[in-house]
Amino acid sequence: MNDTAIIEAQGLSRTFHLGRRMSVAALDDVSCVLRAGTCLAVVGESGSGKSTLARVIVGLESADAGTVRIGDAEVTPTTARRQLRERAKLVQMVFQDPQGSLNRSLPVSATIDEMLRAHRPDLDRAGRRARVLELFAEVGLTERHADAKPAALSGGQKQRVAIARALAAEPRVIVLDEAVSALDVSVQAQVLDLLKQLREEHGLSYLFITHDLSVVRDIADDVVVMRKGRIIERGTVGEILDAPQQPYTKLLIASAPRPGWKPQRGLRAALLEE
Ligand SMILES: Nc1ncnc2c1ncn2[C@@H]1O[C@H](COP(=O)(O)OP(=O)(O)OP(=O)(O)O)[C@@H](O)[C@H]1O
Repeated sequence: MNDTAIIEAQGLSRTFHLGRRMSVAALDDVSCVLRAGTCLAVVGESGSGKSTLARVIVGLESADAGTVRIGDAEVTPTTARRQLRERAKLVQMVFQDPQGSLNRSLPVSATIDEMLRAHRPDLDRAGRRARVLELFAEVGLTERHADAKPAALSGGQKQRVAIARALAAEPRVIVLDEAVSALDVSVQAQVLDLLKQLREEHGLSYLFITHDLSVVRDIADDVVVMRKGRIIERGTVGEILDAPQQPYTKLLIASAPRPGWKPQRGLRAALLEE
């Protein structure tokens, strides 16, 4: 772990206009830093702007104002193939639903093969097959899984394929957008363990987007808390989870599911509407 920034977002703003009178400030002057080799969790309720931040950072969405740097490069939205390929080597994204990158009529290995075709022109067909199997082994899957169609795999296994696909580009950063949110708690823990192991082995950095604070302690080093497009609190994972300053952060922590947890509906609604 070190203090060099691998991602630096400065003053990002993004407003969506929904007709003539309605607009939503999804990002309002947001700045944050992901330190190389660490995991920065971005937490907040649904609609607080987390995904928009992730999308702007990887260049899938444009900002109205502000800048993003990944490594030495400034990120701007692009559709140019060469630039997209270069960016893919810097940053990959894993989404909540792995289905999006899988073709239901092809073995799941096809999605990795496609990545390798783009990023490893040095490999021939046999070389790509060997690399596919290596990547499957890295995420705890076997040749049998590689040759299966998506429908034959569980949610956790499909998410492992999505992680292997991201690794195939050999990126420096992976943005995980609610990547474990749809998984059962025990599967969630296994995928988090895998992510931690891969981070060590590959020197990766993670931007970890989640509405669920119960998973944050396990993986994050730093946390930013978003509310209505703004960062309202930031700190180390210990500072945020053990000594939160803002009522909203306290509420998010109180609402995180854990054994014996009871939802505090009245309080929650009151604070969120504030
Ligand atoms: N393409 C879009 N067009 C219009 N409004 C959008 C668009 N994308 C996001 N928004 C709005 O911007 C706000 C922030 O959305 P965003 O998806 O970034 O939040 P989030 O915290 O990731 O929530 P969720 O987890 O539900 O996706 C929301 O009010 C959302 O409706």
